[in-house]
Amino acid sequence: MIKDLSTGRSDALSFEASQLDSRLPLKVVGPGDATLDAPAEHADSQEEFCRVHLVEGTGGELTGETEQLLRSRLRSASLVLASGFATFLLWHLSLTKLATNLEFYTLLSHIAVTVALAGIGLSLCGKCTKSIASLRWLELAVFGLPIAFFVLIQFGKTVDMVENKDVHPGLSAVWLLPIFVYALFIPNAWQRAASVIGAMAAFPTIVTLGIAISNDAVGSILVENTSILVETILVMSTAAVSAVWGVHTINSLRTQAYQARRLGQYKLKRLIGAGGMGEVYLGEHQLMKRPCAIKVIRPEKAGDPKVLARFEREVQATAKLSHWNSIDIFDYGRADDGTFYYVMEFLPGMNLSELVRRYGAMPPARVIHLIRQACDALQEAHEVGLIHRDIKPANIFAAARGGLFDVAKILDFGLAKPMDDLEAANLTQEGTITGSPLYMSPEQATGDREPDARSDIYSLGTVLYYLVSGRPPFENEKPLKVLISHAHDEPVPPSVHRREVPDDLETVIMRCLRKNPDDRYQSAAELAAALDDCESAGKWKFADARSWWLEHDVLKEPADEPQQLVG
Ligand SMILES: Nc1ncnc2c1ncn2[C@@H]1O[C@H](COP(=O)(O)OP(=O)(O)OP(=O)(O)O)[C@@H](O)[C@H]1O
Repeated sequence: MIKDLSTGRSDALSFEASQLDSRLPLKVVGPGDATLDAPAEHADSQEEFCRVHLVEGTGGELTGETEQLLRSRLRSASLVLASGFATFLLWHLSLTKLATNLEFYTLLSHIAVTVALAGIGLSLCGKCTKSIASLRWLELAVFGLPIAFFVLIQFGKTVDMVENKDVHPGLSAVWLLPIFVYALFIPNAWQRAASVIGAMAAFPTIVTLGIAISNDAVGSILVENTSILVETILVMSTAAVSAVWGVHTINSLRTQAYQARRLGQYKLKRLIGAGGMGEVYLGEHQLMKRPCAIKVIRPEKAGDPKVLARFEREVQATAKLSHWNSIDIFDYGRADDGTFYYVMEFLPGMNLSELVRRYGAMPPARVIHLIRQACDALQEAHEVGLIHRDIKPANIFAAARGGLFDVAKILDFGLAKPMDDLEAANLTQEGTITGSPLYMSPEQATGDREPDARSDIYSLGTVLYYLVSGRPPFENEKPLKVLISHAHDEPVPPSVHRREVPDDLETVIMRCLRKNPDDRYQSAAELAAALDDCESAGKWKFADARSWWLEHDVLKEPADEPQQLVG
């Protein structure tokens, strides 16, 4: 029994109807299945990317990416400090009279530090790679040189003070500069930052005390003005604590972003698309550097056991198949935060729904070329006891594989069930429908009998119809009406929509679309043989496919540029 629940009159069955008029695949959901959204044209924005929380528990170590980050940050820090020093140098030049040796040496040191910082910054160019040890030495130089210079300045000021019988000049604000530049620019664990920043913060006090101990005049001035020392200690401690807190905050954010781009051994590069159940990312195995597609269950759905059950079924069903025209599954896993994912071969190319939407109906020879391959993959699935139950244009991919183009790959065995499970399956309860109405067999639509391999043959017939004519056999704004048409109406022959459809191919399609499964081809192999007998068979060769793809220049190749960590 089917109820029209698109009007909200029952919760047993609901439809995603928003895209029906545009001939996109529709989805039906029921209590035994996941809620299937209409395929979203997902923005491949980083925002969307980072929305997914994937936790592996790595991060923070000095990996190649952290080396890259440290290098670029060190470069920025040294250039920022060099610019600051250069500006002060100009000011220094306009003020200094070079009356004393100390002033002369101070000026020379100022020039030397400025040049050294600029040199280090420029040497850390974008493409060069450096060992972590050498980067840490450069880090010491970038922050050590300014500090050494400030010690010199403080020494000069103290000498001035003694000569002029003045009070101690107090804390110079320049000491704060390396502390905050370090905190903002250098990626670090907070503990390491605390020791480096702590040392930097202690310097003014240590230097002042050192001079006071070695020089009685300074010592006695300090004894009379202890508030100067207390003030220095307070200001520098406050600055150090704030800077370390900042490092900790920045580090946590960076780690989160880092983890959001990793899943087990895989690096997530970009979002390819999203379906009802999950998102598919282009990824790469960290060690093998092999591109792959990673399907991740949507975090908001991860808690629903039915969705997980379907996800797991999809992996297990697909992993049983070894045919060249079925998608290869490499891995299946669960991250620490409960995110489920499976890893499959990455397919450069386009699914058939996208192909027709973009380029219109296909020439019959190409249709036969693609669906003939899909038949082979389905035959294997049927032989191991699996029926797909969601054959539709979006689930057949025209891929570039092994140097060939238009290699058909069947995806998304999410609804596949072993044939002998069907009786018991929750999915076959009254009022429950799974699949996409536009491509659904009459027996799936009505639930009158259990779908078998011939149900996939019907759906493959609807895909053939869509490919040759650019539209599915039945269209209506109401999914329920589409289902009723599948159950009861005779489809209009595709040649009515597109005259170029040859008679023999049309006959094959119309036989796939018979209401009674006994009247259809009885197996995918039988359908393949019927397609082979069509006059257009064999006329679209891999060479034609190659020319088509090269001419249209739309192959989605994996981006091989390394993704940086945040910042
Ligand atoms: N192995 C793959 N390589 C390249 N693209 C892929 C791969 N697998 C899926 N895609 C693409 O990723 C997008 C999302 O795929 P997904 O299977 O989640 O969606 P769907 O089939 O539209 O949804 P549903 O799971 O609800 O049927 C689609 O555009 C699909 O063509």
